Amino acid sequence: MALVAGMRVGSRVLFRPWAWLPGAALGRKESAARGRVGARGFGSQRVLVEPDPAAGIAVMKLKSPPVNSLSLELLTEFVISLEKLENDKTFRGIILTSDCPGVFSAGLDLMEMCGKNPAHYAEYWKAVQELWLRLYLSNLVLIAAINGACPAGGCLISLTCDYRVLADNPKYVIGLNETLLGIVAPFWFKDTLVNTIGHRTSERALQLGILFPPAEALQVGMVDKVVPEDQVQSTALSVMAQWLSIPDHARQLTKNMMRKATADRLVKQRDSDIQNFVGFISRDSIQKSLQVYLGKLRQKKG
Ligand SMILES: CCCCCCCCCC/C=C\CC(=O)SCCNC(=O)CCNC(=O)[C@H](O)C(C)(C)COP(=O)(O)OP(=O)(O)OC[C@H]1O[C@@H](n2cnc3c(N)ncnc32)[C@H](O)[C@@H]1OP(=O)(O)O
Repeated sequence: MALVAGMRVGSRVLFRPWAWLPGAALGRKESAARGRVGARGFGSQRVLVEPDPAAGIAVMKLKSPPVNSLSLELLTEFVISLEKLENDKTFRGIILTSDCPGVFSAGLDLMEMCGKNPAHYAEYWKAVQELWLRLYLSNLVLIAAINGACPAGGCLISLTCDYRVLADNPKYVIGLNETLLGIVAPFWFKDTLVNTIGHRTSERALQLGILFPPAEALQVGMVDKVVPEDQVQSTALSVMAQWLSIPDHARQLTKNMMRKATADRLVKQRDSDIQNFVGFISRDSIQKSLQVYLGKLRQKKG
């Protein structure tokens, strides 16, 4: 059975990774009612969700060891969990964190981008786009509790959140380091960064592929707060309380006003963005660069 299914909304086709799941044929309301999260919690193999319905929040923990690299499976499960929480009116906010010690997320899974065929690259990129669009335009308050290293795609995920708390550990670097791998951050990665830290700082950070340690990340505005490691979760909770003190409708409309134009830029050119990615990643020179980078990562251990 195909993993990817498309749904046409207006002129765009949405990636619906869950479309093959039982119940996918149900209407949105019915499906949401059946899938109500409640207090018991739910999750999947790679995404653990700990709901606190009384507080209206859930803690979502990525748990795809060893480094939460964003495989197609993790992306798919992430979107499903997000949709469940979005569809359940009980929830107003999510704290996004990692269950893998020392790593928030190692970013896109290099194995998904190496030695595969164009159809696979296209499917993978569509899933990356879908996760970004859903996170970036989420109506929920998203707080990233960054309890580990946060390079590239991991950084992108944190940048879609409304607020970032980073644990104060020199190993927990954060940034879009794509150029160090010999690849190029796509325009929507760049836009997300520019919207967070401004144009000039982004220009330097992106060209040099800078991975900022906590104090510098705070200084450039890549994160909003740096706290001792054992206070990341409690800080995220108190920041969440502050954000939830704002009436949802006013906050959501404001968030949408701030972000929609950036998201629309990708929505309008999803297909060409996929083609660009497939063409770029399929180049021999790029494949070679990625293999060299993977080799270095593996050598680091030995
Ligand atoms: C013209 C323009 C057109 C546009 C074209 C678009 C082009 C593509 C854009 C792509 C965009 C985004 C890029 C990414 O997100 S790429 C991923 C970048 N990630 C990184 O650079 C991070 C790499 N990892 C690390 O630095 C470290 O692993 C860590 C996260 C700091 C953790 O360190 P650690 O010591 O705890 O763990 P380590 O021993 O290094 O790793 C354990 C095993 O995991 C493997 N691994 C690590 N990262 C990845 C990854 N991203 N994907 C897959 N596998 C990964 C590592 O190799 C180890 O494996 P093994 O145990 O040796 O087998």
